[in-house]
Amino acid sequence: MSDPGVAVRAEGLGLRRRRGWALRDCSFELPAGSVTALVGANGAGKSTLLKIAAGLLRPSEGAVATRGSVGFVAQDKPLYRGFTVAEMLRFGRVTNAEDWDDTYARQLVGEAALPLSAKVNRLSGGERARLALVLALARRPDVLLLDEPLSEMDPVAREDVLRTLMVAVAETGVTVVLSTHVVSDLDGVCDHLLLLDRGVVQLAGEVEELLDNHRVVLAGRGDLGDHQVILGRGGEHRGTTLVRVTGELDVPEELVSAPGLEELVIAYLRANRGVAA
Ligand SMILES: Nc1ncnc2c1ncn2[C@@H]1O[C@H](COP(=O)(O)OP(=O)(O)OP(=O)(O)O)[C@@H](O)[C@H]1O
Repeated sequence: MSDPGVAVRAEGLGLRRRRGWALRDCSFELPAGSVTALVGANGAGKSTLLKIAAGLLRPSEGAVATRGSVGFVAQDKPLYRGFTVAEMLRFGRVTNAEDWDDTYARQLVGEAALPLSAKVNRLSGGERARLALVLALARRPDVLLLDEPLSEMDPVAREDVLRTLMVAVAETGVTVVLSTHVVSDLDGVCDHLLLLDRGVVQLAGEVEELLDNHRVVLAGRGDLGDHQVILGRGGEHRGTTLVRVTGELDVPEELVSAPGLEELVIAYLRANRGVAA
């Protein structure tokens, strides 16, 4: 990749499955050191995209380029279940001799309160997820791809893991892409958003810019001019409408507010389902 500021670039990326396209015409750029929330309904193509970026699946068309080394934690967190935590660390060190940061690995295991002598198959789902993340982080990758890393964790563990990731981003400039269904967790954590709908990129960019380009308008869809209505909810008089604005919005100020990240994502996901509840 020629631009040093770009860590991941996809161009026309597509993967055809037997039943159709799992990913289609997918193009985006993620800057180095960014944290991207990859969101979309079940089956939208999130895992497919991450696996292609990790080099585990070959695209049918297009390409994705990543800058530097890539770490990937799959949704099913493959670990050797008969190993202890300590043995997994040793395995990580031996198989990643050059990149392995053992001090960091032990620090992260300590922070996660994972007992070194515990067998992997005796750990809870959330603990296994944390161990998988430790092993990925300790390799000090330049790009870290995480497929639903938080899904099995309790709220405190989720917060701790996100803090660990933020520290890693600040200290090493690692670029993180993580898929999730719980967008509220990522508010204030992710600075980029990638929203997939049935294999297609529907929304991509900087979170701040995307929030800036959208408005929630109270009380119906009266006169929204040429602005793009994403989703209207709750009827003409007491409802709200999410619009993508392309300039000045000709609606009284008191009827307009800025959406939050979760509100924005949920509106798009609902609109994709054709549900205006
Ligand atoms: N091994 C496979 N063989 C055939 N089709 C597959 C395979 N894996 C995924 N698909 C299909 O590809 C599409 C995208 O799946 P993918 O797992 O990437 O979605 P996802 O967004 O990660 O979903 P989820 O949120 O449920 O994890 C789906 O239609 C799915 O049925």
